[in-house]
Amino acid sequence: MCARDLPEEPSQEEFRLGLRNGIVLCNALNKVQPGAIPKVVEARTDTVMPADGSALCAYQYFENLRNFLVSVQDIGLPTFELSDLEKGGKGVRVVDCILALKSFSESKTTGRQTPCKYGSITKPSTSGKHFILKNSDAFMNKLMRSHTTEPIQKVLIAEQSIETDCCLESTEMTTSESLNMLVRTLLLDKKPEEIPLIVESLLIKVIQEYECRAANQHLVNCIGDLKGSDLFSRPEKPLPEKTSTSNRVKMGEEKPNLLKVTEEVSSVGRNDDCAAEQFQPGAEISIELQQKHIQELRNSLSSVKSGMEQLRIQYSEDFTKIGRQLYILSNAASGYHKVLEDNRKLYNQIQDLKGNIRVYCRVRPFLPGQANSSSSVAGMEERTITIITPAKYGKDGSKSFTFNKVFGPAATQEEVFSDMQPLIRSVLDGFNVCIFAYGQTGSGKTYTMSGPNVLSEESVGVNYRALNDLFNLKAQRKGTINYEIFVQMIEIYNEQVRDLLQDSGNRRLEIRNTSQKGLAVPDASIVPVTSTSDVAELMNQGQKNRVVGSTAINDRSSRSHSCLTVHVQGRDLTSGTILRGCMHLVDLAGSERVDKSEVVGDRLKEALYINKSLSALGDVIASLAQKNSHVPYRNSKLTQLLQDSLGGQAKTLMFVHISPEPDAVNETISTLKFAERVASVELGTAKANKEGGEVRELKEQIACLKATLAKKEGEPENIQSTQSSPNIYGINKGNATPVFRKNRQPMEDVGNLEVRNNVTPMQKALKFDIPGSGIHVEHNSPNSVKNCWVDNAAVGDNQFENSNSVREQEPNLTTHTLLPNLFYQRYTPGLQKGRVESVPGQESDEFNGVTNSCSSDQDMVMSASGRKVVGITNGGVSNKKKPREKNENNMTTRSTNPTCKSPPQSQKRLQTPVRSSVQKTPTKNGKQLLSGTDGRRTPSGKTNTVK
Ligand SMILES: Nc1ncnc2c1ncn2[C@@H]1O[C@H](COP(=O)(O)OP(=O)(O)OP(=O)(O)O)[C@@H](O)[C@H]1O
Repeated sequence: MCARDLPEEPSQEEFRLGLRNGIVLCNALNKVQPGAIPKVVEARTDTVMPADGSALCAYQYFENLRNFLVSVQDIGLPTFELSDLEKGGKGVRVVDCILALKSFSESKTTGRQTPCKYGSITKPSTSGKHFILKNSDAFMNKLMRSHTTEPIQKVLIAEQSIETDCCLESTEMTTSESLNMLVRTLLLDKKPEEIPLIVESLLIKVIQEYECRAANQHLVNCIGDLKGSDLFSRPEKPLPEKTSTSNRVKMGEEKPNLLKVTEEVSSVGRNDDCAAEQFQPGAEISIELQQKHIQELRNSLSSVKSGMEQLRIQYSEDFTKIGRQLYILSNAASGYHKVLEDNRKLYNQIQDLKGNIRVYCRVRPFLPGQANSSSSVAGMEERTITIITPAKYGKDGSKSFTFNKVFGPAATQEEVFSDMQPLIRSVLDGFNVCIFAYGQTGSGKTYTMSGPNVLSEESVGVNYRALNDLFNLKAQRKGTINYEIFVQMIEIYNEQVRDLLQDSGNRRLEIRNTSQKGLAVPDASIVPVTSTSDVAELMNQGQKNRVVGSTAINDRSSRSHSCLTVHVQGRDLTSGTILRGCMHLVDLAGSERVDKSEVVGDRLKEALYINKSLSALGDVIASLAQKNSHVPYRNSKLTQLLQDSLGGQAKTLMFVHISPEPDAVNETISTLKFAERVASVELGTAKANKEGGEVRELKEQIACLKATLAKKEGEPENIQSTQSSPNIYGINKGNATPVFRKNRQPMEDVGNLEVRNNVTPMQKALKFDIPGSGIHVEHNSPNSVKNCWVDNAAVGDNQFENSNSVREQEPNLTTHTLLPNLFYQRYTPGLQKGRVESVPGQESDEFNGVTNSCSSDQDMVMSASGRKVVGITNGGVSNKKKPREKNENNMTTRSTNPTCKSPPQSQKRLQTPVRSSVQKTPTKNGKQLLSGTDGRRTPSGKTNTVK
């Protein structure tokens, strides 16, 4: 059959039969590409061909088609398989091929490259690149070309049958057989020397094909895996059947390798439409390996996951455990801190109970410009300081000292103050407090107490802060207690007491330890303060007046001991109780080695005085520490000043200062030794100075009586009233201007109940008549002893002062109550006139002391109305200066033994006018009355009541 034998519109079957012998195709190709198929085997005309063409010679059939396909492939057009022309074959491929041929023909005639729409093989064979065929037809055709017809036919028939076989397994079997046959046929007629070459070329082609397929397969698998991207989540695919083949390959089954490869190649070639599913042993192995790896990875991932999970559980358990432990620890820590705090409180309470002097140690930092050599301080803890010592102090080269608290060089003023705040606050509760700074010159005493030269909010010292605190508390307690605060500021310079609040304060003042409690510098200005700015102003003024000088050690060395005394009086608005507290803030002059400080002249004199007074302080401390009966307070003005704080019932705190310089280590160690000794001194429990309502009532009664008495007096000009006195100190509260008042007594001298109650039997039994007044005073009732001998002395003084007028008015008035000067002060107008105005500049040393003592009670006692009454002076009594009658030792003895306390000097001097008065004015029974004060001043302690 040829082309013209085909009907106009052939059916598919007709078309197939028309093409089956290949003649049409070959001719068409030769037309398009002349000479492409040199020899076309024509059909025999003498033979009647059956309808199905079965009679067609196999040779003709194969020859034409083979030649056609080879040529078409050479041109680069899509091919088809022989089986496609069989019944049931893929005719579409044949059509594609023909259409491609048509396109090729058109492109040739038009000269334009027409894209081939129907085929996959578009590259010209001349490109030199290896064709990746969808099937192995070309290869097979090449093989077939050189074979004898018969075997090839058989092989091809077998191939056809294989291709139609759907079952892979059976395909494998038939393919392997056919390949075996093919190979055998191929090699059958070859000479032995040609066989290796043929086999080699065969193998090369097989390998090439195999590699291509494997790569392809691998790619397809990878893409499939990536597309799935569920390596870890998708259930593992069961290995396809090919795995078994792969396994067989691995296990080296009976088939020879070459044949197996050939078989697989042909198998792959038959299944080109589903390449990803093809059986590829190399790829399979790699896939298998990869799957293994993936599996391993999965396994390790899951083990890591489970490990992580375990770790997470473990971690959360540990975390919870640690949390619990932390909670317990933090509880324990806070408990520990609480215990520490409690311990500290208890320790302080014990100290308070024992009355120990508290000692805080402060280390000064190196100063700017100082060679920052290594410090002599080896270490510091909260309460312990260790000093590197020169060899002589110990083998280990260090010595430790323990105090209530140790502050390092970095401690701020606020930190230092905060620790002593409770102490300061107790002043408002009626306690007497003394804080003093001790240490070598230049070690930072003034810095602690007042601050540096240029003050800032952070650098202000204890003094300013303490007063600020007092004012704050005062404001807080406004609704319950009404406080008044007064300030004195003095210095002891070369054993002279000077008033720092007076610009012309060169006048010598006296310290009057007239009572067990008393620190008395009565002549010093006392100034009311209502705010911290008042205090700052006063302190500035005081600092300006302070004697400072330059030494080799300190540019601005304090050459004196300074003392800021704060008096506080509070009145409980509900109960009427009076609280009196007093606080001394003392900045001592620094001890210095005169050879080191290189002082001469006045500075040397100052240094000697300073050292002498400090050594007296040391003696006092030593005596107190040893609980000696005799304590030498009177050996210096300093110890006199501190007497009540060191030996009384005050709360006392010493700041011991040390310099860090190694060359000051000797002074440092002796300072710390001294401080340790101070810390061992027990003063006894501090007591608050409270005056209850009962006492006040009694006082009011007394005042009433005095008023009655005063009313009856006919000569008001002889009596001075103090009613107008606005406050206990008789000073102008309106401003903070220092008011110099000579005759003042520190309030603790008169205000402390403890002092008053601590009177001797002799004092209690005091009885006397007021000379010339007819008034008999008996001081023997238990109630009447609440005023101490100071009060009595005052009475004595005043009774003498006013004796004439009183006597004349009420000659026979006798009272069994104490008659302190208060009475006269408050209810005898004009009494004050003649007293305070001492001659300016007059040295009224002893006498003033007497006056002060006498007037102290008047100064401090509250009147019934709540107002204070100012003490009266000795009035017209002589202000003559008298030499001291008693030596210092006697005075010291007095101070340590209240029962033997000598009366104030004034009383002795006042005896003269009293006596004369008594002599002049006999009593009714003809006996003269002597002043009851006699009893207090006799060394024997007897009461000299004259009947
Ligand atoms: N804690 C400190 N921080 C900073 N500077 C300090 C400190 N303590 C002292 N200083 C400085 O050291 C110098 C000496 O201090 P200060 O005058 O207070 O010593 P002092 O013990 O009062 O000396 P003196 O006894 O000679 O009067 C001053 O310049 C002071 O400012």
